Amino acid sequence: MIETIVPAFAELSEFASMGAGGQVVFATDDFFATCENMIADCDPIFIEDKYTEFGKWMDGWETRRKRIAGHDWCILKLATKCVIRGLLVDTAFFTGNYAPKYSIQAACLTPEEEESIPTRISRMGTACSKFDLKHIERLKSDTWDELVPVTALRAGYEETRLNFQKVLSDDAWTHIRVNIFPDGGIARLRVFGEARPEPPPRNQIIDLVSLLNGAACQGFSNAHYGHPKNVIKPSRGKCMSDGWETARRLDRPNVIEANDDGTMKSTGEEWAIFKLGFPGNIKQICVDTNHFKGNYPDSVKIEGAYLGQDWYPETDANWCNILKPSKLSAHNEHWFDCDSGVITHIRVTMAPDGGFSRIRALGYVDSQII
Ligand SMILES: NC(=O)NC(NC(N)=O)C(=O)[O-]
Repeated sequence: MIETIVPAFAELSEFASMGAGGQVVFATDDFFATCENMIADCDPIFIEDKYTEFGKWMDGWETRRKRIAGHDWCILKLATKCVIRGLLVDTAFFTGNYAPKYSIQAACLTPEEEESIPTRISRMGTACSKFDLKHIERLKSDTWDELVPVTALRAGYEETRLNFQKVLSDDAWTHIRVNIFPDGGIARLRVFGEARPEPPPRNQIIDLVSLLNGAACQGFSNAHYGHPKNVIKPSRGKCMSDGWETARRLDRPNVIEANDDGTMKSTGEEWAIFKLGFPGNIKQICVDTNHFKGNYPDSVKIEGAYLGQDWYPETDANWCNILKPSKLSAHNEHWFDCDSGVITHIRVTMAPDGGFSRIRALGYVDSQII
């Protein structure tokens, strides 16, 4: 049996999926299945008897068997400018129709270059129109930098579907071009890396813990059902698995008792650490338990620290209180005022366990750096 080892870069933030803010700009062909499927947030599925007027319904991007010159390709806009550390090309369920080879090119487009690209509407069953191609050809995406050379893919069987690819470039990109040779299907494409957004204007309130502003999850105690890197995505949580959810703690007491302030007497807690996009002063925090109804945490506590570098388990951080343990409720947004002082990291601790879908940390970027 072939075993796929999940590389360390897959823990990093992800920038191609729709929930992160990724978009399909163009695709040469969408005949069997639209390119937008390739950046859907959920894992791909297969429905045995599902057919469309074009052929077998597939949960991915699938072009027709090519009978004209060339190869198929698409352009994706990434959620924000970022350094790409690695990719996952998931061919799940594409067995007799997977793209046999692929390559990736990348570019960092100026706002003017981006504006010249027409907006794409999802359209299964079409090949590119001449109008689209003329606009897109002006980008000269065929000459963009090569991030991944032409590389063989494995078929979408359970043991072979996950095709991971490390990327070595330290440059930051806004767009990628995905080439498939010559045609076929890909279920999902994930792009892992580190955001490199432009600093915001001075005195503008921004979400310092947003993925789009460069924040990242750098550690956690438990991510059994959902990874804490989900809670900094820009869109509202789509479902429970799109948030951070821990396992139930096994050391919870047999009978639950309450403290005087209404919080639960608890023997344990779970935590996650986030690096802010920029050093800054947080003025308001929102913890959103959207979709967490029978499993929201009893309370949340938030601390901050100025580290000036990434957090690692051996980092000796001086955590200061920003938000004292505060009760949460089911399926609800909870807003708290605070004044963190200038910090680079927050530690979010929920007691005793559970999950929530999003966190926002509104504040100002430290004026020293802009
Ligand atoms: N059975 C298939 O999947 N056939 C074709 N693909 C779809 N989606 O129908 C093909 O030729 O690649």
